[in-house]
Amino acid sequence: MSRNPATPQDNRQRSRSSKGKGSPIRKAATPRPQGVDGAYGRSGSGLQAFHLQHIERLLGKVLLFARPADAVVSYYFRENAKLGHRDRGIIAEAIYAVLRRRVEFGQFAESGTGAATRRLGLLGLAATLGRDVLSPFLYPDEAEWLDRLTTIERSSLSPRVRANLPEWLYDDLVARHGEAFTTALGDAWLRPAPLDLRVNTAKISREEALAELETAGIAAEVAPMSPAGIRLKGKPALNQLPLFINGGVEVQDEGSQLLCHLVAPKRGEMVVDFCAGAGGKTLSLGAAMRSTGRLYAFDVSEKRLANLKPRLARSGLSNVHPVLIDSERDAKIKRLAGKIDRVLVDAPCSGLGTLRRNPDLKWRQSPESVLELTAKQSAILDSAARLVKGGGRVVYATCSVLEAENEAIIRDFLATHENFRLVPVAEVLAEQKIEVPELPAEGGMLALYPHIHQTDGFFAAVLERTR
Ligand SMILES: C[S@@+](CC[C@H](N)C(=O)[O-])C[C@H]1O[C@@H](n2cnc3c(N)ncnc32)[C@H](O)[C@@H]1O
Repeated sequence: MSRNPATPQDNRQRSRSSKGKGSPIRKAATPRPQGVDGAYGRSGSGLQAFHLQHIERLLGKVLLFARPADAVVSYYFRENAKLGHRDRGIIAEAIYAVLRRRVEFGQFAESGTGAATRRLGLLGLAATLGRDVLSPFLYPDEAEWLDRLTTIERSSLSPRVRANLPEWLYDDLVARHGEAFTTALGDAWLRPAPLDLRVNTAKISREEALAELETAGIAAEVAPMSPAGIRLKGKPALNQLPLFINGGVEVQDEGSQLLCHLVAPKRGEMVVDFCAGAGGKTLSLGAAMRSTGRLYAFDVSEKRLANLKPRLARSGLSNVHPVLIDSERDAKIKRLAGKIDRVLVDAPCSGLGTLRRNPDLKWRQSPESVLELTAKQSAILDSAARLVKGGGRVVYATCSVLEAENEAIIRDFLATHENFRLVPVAEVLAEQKIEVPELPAEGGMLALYPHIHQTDGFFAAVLERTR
């Protein structure tokens, strides 16, 4: 078989006759609205042969799934420091397209010739930049293969292939929610997440923040559910923006903001953020407390707590006390037993609610890894529950969509803790005049999904100590 890249002329002629409607491979080279993979169409795409080489090489590393894809990509770009901003964009978008649509692309790549990473890379580029811009870089057999794929109707693929989910996860979701829900969720996970901000209302009102964004030329609107939320229309860089530098806004998904509203801490209270990490939710809780009382930010990761420091400085909060713990059984925790008004357990979890941002997680998690996590989640919730005083509340939350990490943990907890009751989330949200569509009726727990709420997938339950 000939392995000479086609001339642009050859491929221009072939592509004119190829079909593409409804195909997963984008045919058109004309600019398009923001698409499935978050890229914008580029008439002058800037694609060059070296991009393809980097994509092949980087895919070889990312697809080992030994480390999180974002860490592998960042490391690769540090090692290849000559790659410019635009080069990195082209490469990273193609890699992420492959991660998002690995089942679909894996099926397509079974046909075709050459290295699997090249075939996958070409499919990633075809999805992000369009089939036509690839023409100058293709061997004739590759051009034929891609053109054949453009004739495949997406609707002819099996539902699981279309959802691009591993079998165990697809089956789990279908068993609980049915095929239509799972298909819609799978589709939503192929799309980029919007960029949400939380206004630090201790410093500035939402209206003032929106006005500042408008002055800076950043298109934004009020977020649909969260009282302090703003949804940006694109993905502008924020780190040079005075509004951001001065702590007027923080980046926080609207779903994550809602979890903090379930904690609803009051001025002067004693509050613990048990798994504070880099403080996404700590900052939100501290602002809700108007920088009064005491807010302990626990975590087992020194590095994550260190990342909280600059964010704390920007926020202007003075009530936050970061505490490094060695485990959920640390003696520092025992000293606070029975003294705390509110505890947030933002538990370490599979992260399967965040597949819009971290598509590699669907390939890095497994039933076995989830089982390990559930044991940890129960242990942390148990320990956190000892902290609250009578009438105090624990909010258990995850960014997972799996029953095993969510409802099952709460059911087990309530079965073994008779001195706790489940407070319906609808009640807590109504007190704050927050409307969340399609709250699950049974059990009063919160479940957010990207295809319904345009947030990441989140779960939360409010547990109150009765005695
Ligand atoms: C979902 S992340 C927290 C994200 C953070 N709350 C935010 O909003 O940015 C879970 C965190 O739990 C921490 N963690 C893991 N095991 C823990 C334990 N036994 N006790 C406390 N924190 C733990 C992890 O280091 C990680 O930072």
